[in-house]
Amino acid sequence: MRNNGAVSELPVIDITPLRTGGDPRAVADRIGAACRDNGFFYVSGHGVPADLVAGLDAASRRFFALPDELKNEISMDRGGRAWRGFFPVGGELTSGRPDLKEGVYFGAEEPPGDLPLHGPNLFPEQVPELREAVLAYLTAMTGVAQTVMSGIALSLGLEAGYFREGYTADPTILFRIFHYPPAPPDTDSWGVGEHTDYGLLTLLLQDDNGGLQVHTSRGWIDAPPVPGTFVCNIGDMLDKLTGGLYRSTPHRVRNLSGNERLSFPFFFDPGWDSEVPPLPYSPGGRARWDGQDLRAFSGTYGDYLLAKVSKVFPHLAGNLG
Ligand SMILES: O=C(O)CCC(=O)C(=O)O
Ligand SMILES: [Fe+2]
Repeated sequence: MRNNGAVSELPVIDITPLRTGGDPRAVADRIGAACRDNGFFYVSGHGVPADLVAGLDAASRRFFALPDELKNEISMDRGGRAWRGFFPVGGELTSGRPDLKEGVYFGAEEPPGDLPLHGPNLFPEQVPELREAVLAYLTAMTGVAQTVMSGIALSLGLEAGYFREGYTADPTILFRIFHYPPAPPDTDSWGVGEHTDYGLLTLLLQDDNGGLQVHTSRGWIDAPPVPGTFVCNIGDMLDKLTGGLYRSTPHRVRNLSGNERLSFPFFFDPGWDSEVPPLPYSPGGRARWDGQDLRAFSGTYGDYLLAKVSKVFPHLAGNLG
C-alpha cells in the first residue's frame, strides 16, 4: 500500500512494552489519556507482519474487482444467522441512510451452530488466497487487541489480565472489509454515516486514501492513514464499563480521494453471554452524543449487538429470528 504521510492530531502509541514484558506504565498512561480525551489513538509496535497486511490488501482488491454476480455468490443473504458474507453498495444503513460502500462481513471461524453472529465464514472461490489472509489476520489482531486491553486495564488501575479473565476469554470477534467507491465531490452521502462502535475496541487498518473523521470535543478532525499503524477506538461497552470516562466517540467516513478506498475494521468485543456492568468506581455522569444512556441497558453483550445490527441491516433482520 502507498501512503501519503499525513500527520494526525491523534496520538501514536507504541505498544511494544506491553507485548515484550517491558515496563508498561508509560504506555498504559498514554493509552488512558487518549481514551479519556477522544477515545481514538494509533497503535504502533504491534508486531503484525507487513506482508500479512499487504497480502490481505491485495486479495481484497481482487475480490472487489469481480463482477457483482460473482461477489453475490457469497451474499449475506446466504450467511443466515451467522451474519457473514458480501453486501452491495447501499446495503447497509449505519445511520438510517444507505452507506456509499460495499463490503464483506467475517468473524471468528466456527462450526455451524445456533448462536447468531457466529458460525462459518463465506469465502469467495474466485480469490482462494483471501481465506488464508483473513484467518491469519484474525489470529494476529486478536493478539493485538488482547495486548491493548491489557494496557487499558492497567490504565484503569486494574490487573493486566482483568478483561481477558472477565470479558474476553472467549471474545466476540467480527471483522469487515469495506470498499468505498470514490464519492462525487459535491455529495452529501457518507461512506459510513456517523456512529459509535458497539463493543470494547476496534482496530482499523485503512489504505492510504484517508476519509475517516472523528468527532472530538474540538469538532470533527481527520484520522488520516499513518503507515505501519492501526487506528484504535473505544466502543460502547468500554464507555459503559467506565461510566463514560473512556469515550466511545462518533466517527464517519467520506471517500473524497477520487480513488477506490479499502478499510479493514476488526472489532474486539466481550463474550456473547457477558454482562457488562459498570466497573465499581465508575464516575459516570456524562451525557452521550445520541442521548442514549448506556448504563440503562442491562442485558448481555449479545442482546446489545443483535439490537444494533437489526437496525443497520433491516432487510436481513428476519435471518436472526
Ligand atoms: O472504514 C473506516 O475507516 C471506518 C469504518 C467504521 O467506522 C466501522 O466499520 O465501524
Ligand atoms: Fe466505526
